[in-house]
Amino acid sequence: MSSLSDEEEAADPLSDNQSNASSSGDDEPFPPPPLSQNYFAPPFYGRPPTPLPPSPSLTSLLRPSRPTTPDPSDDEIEPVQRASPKIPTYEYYGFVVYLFSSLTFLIYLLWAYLPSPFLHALGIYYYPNRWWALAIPSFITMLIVYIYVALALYNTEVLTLPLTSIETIVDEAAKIATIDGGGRIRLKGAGERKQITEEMASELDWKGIWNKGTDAVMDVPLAGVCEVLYGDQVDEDEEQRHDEPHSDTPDKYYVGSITHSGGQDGIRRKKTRESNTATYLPIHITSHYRSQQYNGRAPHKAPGLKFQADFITPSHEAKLLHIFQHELQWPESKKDSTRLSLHYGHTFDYKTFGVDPDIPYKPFPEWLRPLIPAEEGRDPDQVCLQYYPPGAGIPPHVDTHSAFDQLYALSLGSAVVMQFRHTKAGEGGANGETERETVDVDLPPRSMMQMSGDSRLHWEHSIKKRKKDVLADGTIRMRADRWSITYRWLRHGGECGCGDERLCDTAQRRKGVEREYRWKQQKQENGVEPREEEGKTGAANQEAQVSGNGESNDEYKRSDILTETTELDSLKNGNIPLSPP
Ligand SMILES: O=C(O)CCC(=O)C(=O)O
Ligand SMILES: [Fe+2]
Repeated sequence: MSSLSDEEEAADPLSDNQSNASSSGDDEPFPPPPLSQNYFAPPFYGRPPTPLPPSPSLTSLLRPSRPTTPDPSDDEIEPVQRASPKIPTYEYYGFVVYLFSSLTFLIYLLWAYLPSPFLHALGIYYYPNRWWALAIPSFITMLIVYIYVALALYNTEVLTLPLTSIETIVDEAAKIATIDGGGRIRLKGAGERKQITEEMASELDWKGIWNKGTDAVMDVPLAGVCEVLYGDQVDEDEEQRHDEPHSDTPDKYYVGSITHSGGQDGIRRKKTRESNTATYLPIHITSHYRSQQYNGRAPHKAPGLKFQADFITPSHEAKLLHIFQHELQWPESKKDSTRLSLHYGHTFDYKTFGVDPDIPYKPFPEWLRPLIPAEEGRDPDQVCLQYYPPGAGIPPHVDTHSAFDQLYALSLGSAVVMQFRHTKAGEGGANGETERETVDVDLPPRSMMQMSGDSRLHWEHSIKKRKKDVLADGTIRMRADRWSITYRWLRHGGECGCGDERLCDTAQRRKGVEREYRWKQQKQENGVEPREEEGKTGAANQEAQVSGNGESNDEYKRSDILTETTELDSLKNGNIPLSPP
């Protein structure tokens, strides 16, 4: 039998060296093994084939020197050498370990569970105290638990860099996941990247984006990690986030990617003090916290803001809270976190920008009289009592310039941080951005605040819709129920001369920007059709509009309108008990 020629071999791709080798030599006494045996045989890569051992069978065990086949014709065939395949030594070891561990486990079970008479019957009198049979596994289990905890702590405390670490700062060369204008994660420099505006940022689902995961060679920015890990606060801020201003004060630095508006990924990062408060801060919020507390340095940056702590005593406050909680009839609220308000005195008509003649003057209740600030020398024209459950806020606004002159606010119940912001349109920023300055003012209970001068006319004030405040030292303070009493004095002549075209309704009217026109402008800017009732009622809504900041805050408008409308109705019906304390 000759070996396959080159052509035959080429024509028969399934043949291999094994078949060739086994069929080599013309004097081969027996035919080559059938092809089917070679089809799936492994190639030998040029090495001489080792004959495979025959399959063992019972009969072959009885005839140790014979091959395995029971066919008698096999007797003619030369006995095939019994193969002695090398069994790796570790298999022996494995088997020994298996036997040993099974035996140990069996001994353990006997030791742990077999009653001592049985052990004695077996002649075993000396064995370790069986207390150890439980103690040792318990120790091991707890050790494993402690190892897990220790690893987690090591991960957090040692391996995780503090946000203030220099190593968390990234530059343009960093491999950081960036996102485009549509919120898609992109490799830096890949394709057109549209800059993300603040408005767009407020629309994007940041948590979703950073949860998606990134390319293996890229990092999620540190601030993105914070978003995912500590993003709960964001949800509470969702409705308010686009109202948050930013500031470029040089005594602060950025955490996460260093970016400005339109930076690497177009998101302005929140700047924080050098403290771990940053951990709690969501990335897309564009302001920093700078709570001004009364034991702090400068009292207030907003000029004209005056403040008197402990305007009333705690026992007086307690009586007032009892009245607010049990005697006043508040409007129905749709959500648990809706601000509610009750008006006394004149009611302002936002259509005519004057006192609403349809709503009769509501005399001040007795409990209110001692709370009226004496500085103005006469009673306020309007007093507004407001209730803020935790999570409620008030959007950034200036109280209407033409209608009101002096403003005071008394805080009761929970402390809250009120934010004041000042916008210098078109002046600041390297790219001619609008520059904003913000000041957080902590309002403790029983304190009276007066907004006069610039803080009254040129600074907007707001309370963020959330359940906790971050203080200057990084403390997170939970909010509780808060009440405020706002006192307003009507402005003589109904004209304001401040000339602030951004915030002053008189200046805007003089410029020809009528209310209706501002609605249209807002619609164009936001793509939102103003609701029918928005033009009719809603104090805070109108205030927000008069502030003319062009930012839509539909969530606020809707709840404010509902609140105010209900409240006006209830006032008209005269169903508010005005009993003295
Ligand atoms: O709740 C406060 O302290 C202030 C409320 C306010 O700004 C307003 O009613 O215009
Ligand atoms: Fe206000």
